[in-house]
Amino acid sequence: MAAPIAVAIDAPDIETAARWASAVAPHVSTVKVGLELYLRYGPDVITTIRGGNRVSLFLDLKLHDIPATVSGAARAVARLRPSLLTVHAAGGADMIRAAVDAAPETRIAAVTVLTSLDDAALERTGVRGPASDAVRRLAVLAVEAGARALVCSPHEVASLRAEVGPDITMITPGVRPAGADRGDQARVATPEEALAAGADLLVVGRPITRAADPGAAAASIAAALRRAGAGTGTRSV
Ligand SMILES: O=c1ccn([C@@H]2O[C@H](COP(=O)(O)O)[C@@H](O)[C@H]2O)c(=O)[nH]1
Repeated sequence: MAAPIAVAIDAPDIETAARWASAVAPHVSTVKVGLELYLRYGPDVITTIRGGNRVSLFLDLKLHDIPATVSGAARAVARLRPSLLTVHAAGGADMIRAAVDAAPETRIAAVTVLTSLDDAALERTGVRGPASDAVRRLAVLAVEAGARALVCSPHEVASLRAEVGPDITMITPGVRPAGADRGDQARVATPEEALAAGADLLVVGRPITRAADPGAAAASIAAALRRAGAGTGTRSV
C-alpha cells in the first residue's frame, strides 16, 4: 500500500513537474497540484502529471469567492476528476456547499487556517484567539456545510478528530522530517507526529522536491511512516 503522502508538486514548469511526479509516484498515494502549476498550464498539467503514474490527484486551488463563482469553478475542474479539491473554509457555509454540490464525485477539502500562520500572524488578520480556536470553528462550519475533508496543521488533528468524527479525511501540510528546513511553515510537526495525531494524508512538498533525489526522499518518508504504523488502520484516502 502506497504511503499516505501527497507530494506538493510546486514546480516552476511542466517538465520539472512531470519529472518529480514520476520519481515520487511509486512511493506515495497522491500528488498535489496547486496554484503555481495550474495557473500557468491549466488542465494540461493534470494530464501530464497523471501520465503513467498510478496516483490520486489532489487539486489544491483553495477556491474562495462568492458561492456562484465557486460553484462554477468547482464544476469546471470536476471534469478533471481530482480525488480532492480545496476551498477556503473562511468563504462560509454557502460557498462550501456550492462547491460540494458542483463537484459531487470529488471530496471537497476545507482549508481551515493556513499552516504558514502562527497565532500572532493570524491575529494581525483580525482573527482573535489562538489558531487552534479558529481551526475548530472553521472545521465545524465546513463539515456542517458538507465538506468531507479538512486541511489543518498536525497540531490540531487530534482535537479536530474528536470534534468531527472518523469519517472526515484529515489532511496536514506543515510536515517536516526532523532537522528539515521549515521555510515559511509556522505550525509544523514531523511525519511520524502527524500520523500519530491521526492525520489521514500528509502533504509534503519541499523536503521531497528540493532533495537531490526526490524519489529517494519520498521513499525515505514513506518507510518512516510504515515503521510508525501507516497502513495498519482501516482508513484510506
Ligand atoms: O494550510 C495549508 C494549506 C496548503 N498548503 C500547501 O501545502 C504545500 C506544502 O508544501 P511544503 O513545501 O511542504 O511547505 C504547499 O503546496 C502549500 O500550498 C500549506 O502549506 N498549508
